[in-house]
Amino acid sequence: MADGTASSGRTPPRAPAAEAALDVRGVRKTYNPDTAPVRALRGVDLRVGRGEFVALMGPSGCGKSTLLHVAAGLEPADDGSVLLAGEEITGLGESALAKARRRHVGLVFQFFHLLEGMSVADNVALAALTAGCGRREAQARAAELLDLLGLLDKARKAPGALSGGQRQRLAIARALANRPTLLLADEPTGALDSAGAAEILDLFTRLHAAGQSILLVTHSSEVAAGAERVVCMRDGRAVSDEPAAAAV
Ligand SMILES: Nc1ncnc2c1ncn2[C@@H]1O[C@H](COP(=O)(O)OP(=O)(O)OP(=O)(O)O)[C@@H](O)[C@H]1O
Repeated sequence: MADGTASSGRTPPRAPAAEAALDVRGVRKTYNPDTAPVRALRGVDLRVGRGEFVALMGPSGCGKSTLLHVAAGLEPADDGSVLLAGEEITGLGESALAKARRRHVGLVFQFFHLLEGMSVADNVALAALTAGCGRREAQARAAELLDLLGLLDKARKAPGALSGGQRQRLAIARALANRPTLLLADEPTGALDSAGAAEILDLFTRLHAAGQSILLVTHSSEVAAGAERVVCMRDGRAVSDEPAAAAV
């Protein structure tokens, strides 16, 4: 037989599994190593598969935000590796890192970091321009996202005219402007009342259902219950990784 593989009975090589959205391996991070060292991450492994929604929990100071910042390439790791969509970002120079961030990451924080002097639509369009869209494409992307997030009727308003939940939805629209592989959110409901928090949780659930990969830091078990997996950290280490139904 001409096909050596078939005749030898060997199984043909399998197509490689899709790269994880995020693969953190053995990451360590110490702040102020030479003066007053704080060992924020002491060897953390964390994987977020494509389309997965993972919540990161743990007591204050255990290293959740540091891990999120290292995953986003905002803070360098001292040791270990961070892969975004299979691309190693540890050791990249500032401009390559910024490019990788633009390609792969959307960031959402507790306090919304909106541009108050610009309209709601321009806040999103500017993020799309920064991500590399042309002017028209950026405006179209802004309209599409505001529609998806239920803010289209607020497009011409100033962010100051929005409720807390609406302001966070706008921040999420901005974070999605570059169609990120991974949405990273640090306490996105922390500054909201319970109605605003429910609104944002509902939005994350819908984004996840549409295939968005999400890693979200939260102190709220209600929010974490909306994720698929919950990873708990303690003293700079990931100490458990369970389905949300078992963890909260
Ligand atoms: N820029 C920094 N310089 C020095 N120490 C820092 C810095 N950022 C964080 N730390 C310290 O690193 C440790 C981990 O902080 P981190 O903010 O990652 O924890 P966290 O779990 O996100 O806490 P919280 O739930 O309160 O936000 C803490 O001891 C914190 O004080």
